[in-house]
Amino acid sequence: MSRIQKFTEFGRKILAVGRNYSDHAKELGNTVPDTPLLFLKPMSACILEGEAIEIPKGCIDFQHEIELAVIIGKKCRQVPASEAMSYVGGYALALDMTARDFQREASKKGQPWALAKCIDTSCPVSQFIDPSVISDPHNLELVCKVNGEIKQKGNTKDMVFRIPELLSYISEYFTLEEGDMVLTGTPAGVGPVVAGDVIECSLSDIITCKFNVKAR
Ligand SMILES: O=C([O-])CC(=O)C(=O)O
Ligand SMILES: [Mg+2]
Repeated sequence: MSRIQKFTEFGRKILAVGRNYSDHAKELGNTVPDTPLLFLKPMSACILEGEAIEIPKGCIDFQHEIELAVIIGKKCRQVPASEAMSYVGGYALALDMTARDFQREASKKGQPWALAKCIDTSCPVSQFIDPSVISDPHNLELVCKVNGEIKQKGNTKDMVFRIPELLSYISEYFTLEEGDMVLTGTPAGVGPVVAGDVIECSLSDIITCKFNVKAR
């Protein structure tokens, strides 16, 4: 196995983009931002298949957000959009698990989203996807099912800010390093899960992954 395939073992950070699909921004009553809305998730939030998603203590609205993750292949800083794709080392399918009640409360108080977005098990990821199997990262179908029922069905063509723009914008402020991840936002259909649920995700016919949800 090559080093990059084990990105969760050595990558240092996850940059996540919020409200990057207008249908999702709208479903939560938010506007689409003029510039990418960024937040960080720690790599310690990542789990791989076989590990369970844990509902955090006190959370009563823990929601799935399926997202395409871009894995950085080599270190870059302040890259122009025209060169950004050469720093992509691969992809993964990810879930940006979100304690929506904590997020609402934090937003109301003008506080950060740490407890809503960055907690343990809040970033389940699939196996590494080699970039050679993705001819166009902006035409991939994202499907998220809960207990076999389709909840989210979107396409990466609907991203507001596309991968080159995102990498250029992010790398203006953050050095991106091999193994770091960029979560590119979620399409509409987010919703709550409870203990015992099974979340299944797929990216076109390229990859699937499955996670069980359990109580703390
Ligand atoms: O919590 C949110 O709605 C922001 C976010 O992560 C997304 O749009 O993917
Ligand atoms: Mg998200």
